Amino acid sequence: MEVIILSDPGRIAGLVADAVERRVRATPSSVLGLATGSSPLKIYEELIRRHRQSGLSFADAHAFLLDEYIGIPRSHDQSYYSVIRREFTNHIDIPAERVHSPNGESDDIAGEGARYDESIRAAGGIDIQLLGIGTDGHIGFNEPASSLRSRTRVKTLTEQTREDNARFFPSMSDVPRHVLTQGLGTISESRQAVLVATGAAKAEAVAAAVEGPVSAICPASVLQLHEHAAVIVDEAAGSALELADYYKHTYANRPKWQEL
Ligand SMILES: N[C@@H]1[C@@H](O)[C@H](O)[C@@H](COP(=O)(O)O)O[C@@H]1O
Repeated sequence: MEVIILSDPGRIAGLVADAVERRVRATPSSVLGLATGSSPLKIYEELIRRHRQSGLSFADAHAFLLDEYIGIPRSHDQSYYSVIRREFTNHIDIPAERVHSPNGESDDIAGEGARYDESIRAAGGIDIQLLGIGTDGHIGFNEPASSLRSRTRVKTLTEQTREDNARFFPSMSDVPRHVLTQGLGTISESRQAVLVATGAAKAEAVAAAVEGPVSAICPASVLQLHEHAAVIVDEAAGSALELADYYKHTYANRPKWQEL
């Protein structure tokens, strides 16, 4: 796992956008794993800018979202289906039908997870998975105690996550209780995983994920077993990392040829 601490969120976005751009230019039909939440927003802004200004095309790419609420329609402005289109994919040239998300409105919610995993497999698997992290260490919506090999399935949100996400809804009682999320096993199959976090509220979760034991109690810690994972944080989100000086030293001295 590569741990990178950068002072400027703009540089975090630039570094991750470089990795996405390299993949898409090398293999136009790349499969992107997208996350919602505030953490990746600057990355999306940067990719939209590159699409507009330097011809970066997603015309042959595929995209799969990590997760979705159950209990609000796709047309709701806070469904992740709507959010990812509004924040990112409507502003690039990826065909709308190739932007996939778990269907929280499915008549067969229990079967939706397996169908979603199959559609990821059919597209060739996720090449680069972008991730944020919840204050309780969740990735996607895999809350603490999620099985480390779980597949896409229904989860019940913790009250902490509902409170964290209440800012997007009129009141706490409007925040859905159930979600569909890619499992930790599903996420682990991505060829590359990049987790970004900013702000002091994420510091404990980041430290547990990177330096704590691999444990279902901190779902993001499963990335310690990933074959190609990077965790990129700002100073505040990295402030509880014991080996912060080492990560900075490593990054400052990394070989010129080394890319994310
Ligand atoms: N399901 C999403 C996660 O994918 C995201 O990582 C997390 C953190 O969000 P933010 O980046 O806004 O802090 O929020 C939600 O729970």
